[in-house]
Amino acid sequence: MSGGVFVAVDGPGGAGKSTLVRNLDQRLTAAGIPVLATTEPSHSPLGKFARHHTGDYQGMALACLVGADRYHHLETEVRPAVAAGRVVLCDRYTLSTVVLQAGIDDVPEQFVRCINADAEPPDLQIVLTAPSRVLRERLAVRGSHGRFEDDPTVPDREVELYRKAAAASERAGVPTMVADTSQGLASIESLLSRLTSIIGGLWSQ
Ligand SMILES: Nc1ncnc2c1ncn2[C@@H]1O[C@H](COP(=O)(O)OP(=O)(O)OP(=O)(O)O)[C@@H](O)[C@H]1O
Ligand SMILES: Cc1cn([C@H]2C[C@H](O)[C@@H](COP(=O)(O)O)O2)c(=O)[nH]c1=O
Repeated sequence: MSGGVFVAVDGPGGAGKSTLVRNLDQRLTAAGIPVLATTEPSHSPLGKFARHHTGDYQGMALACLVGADRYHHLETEVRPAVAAGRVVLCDRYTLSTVVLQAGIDDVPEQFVRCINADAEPPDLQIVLTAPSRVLRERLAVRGSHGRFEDDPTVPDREVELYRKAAAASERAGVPTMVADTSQGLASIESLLSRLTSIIGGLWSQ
């Protein structure tokens, strides 16, 4: 059996995380690699609650909600799938917490880091980005997924916060790849090919 791989996909709202995860799942599965495509907040009742109440719960309360869901998700889905040799593709992970809870909601970073201290880093962290104008246009077409995407000032701040958070976690030793998705859906073809090859290589090690 080949080794499991934990891949997190992060980035601002509308950067294309879900689109990338869906396409990567198809590519890797077609290559014969077993995949669990998942998301945070998770599909558990707690995860659904957190996802649908970002307007009602903010700051430390939301940080605790997404943190509790994360540990449940790791214990019940992510770690068992990695242990079974699957590639786990997770749409949002700890970088989203650093950016949204600490960066946007002003939760003290030490509190965020403490809550997430036992959430293991991914084997590969993919951070998607695009100019904030492009993000706003996409969200206007697709529709908002909650409080953070209702605020038109958030994309500018998110782009910068994800850039800094990605650089910091790379310095901390988390293998990180930043990719710009602003050139349209056709342009993610080359990204998909590169990622299929990189993740396939990690899986077969
Ligand atoms: N590379 C791309 N080029 C152009 N449009 C894209 C690209 N990727 C995604 N889109 C479109 O942008 C919108 C947002 O994409 P998607 O839902 O995948 O983003 P997301 O990062 O998962 O957003 P959220 O954080 O809000 O869940 C969708 O309408 C999607 O079709
Ligand atoms: C993982 C995580 C998520 N959130 C928030 C951000 C969004 O409002 C939803 C996720 O929905 P999307 O379709 O992926 O945009 O949950 C958060 O605040 N903190 C987190 O760590």
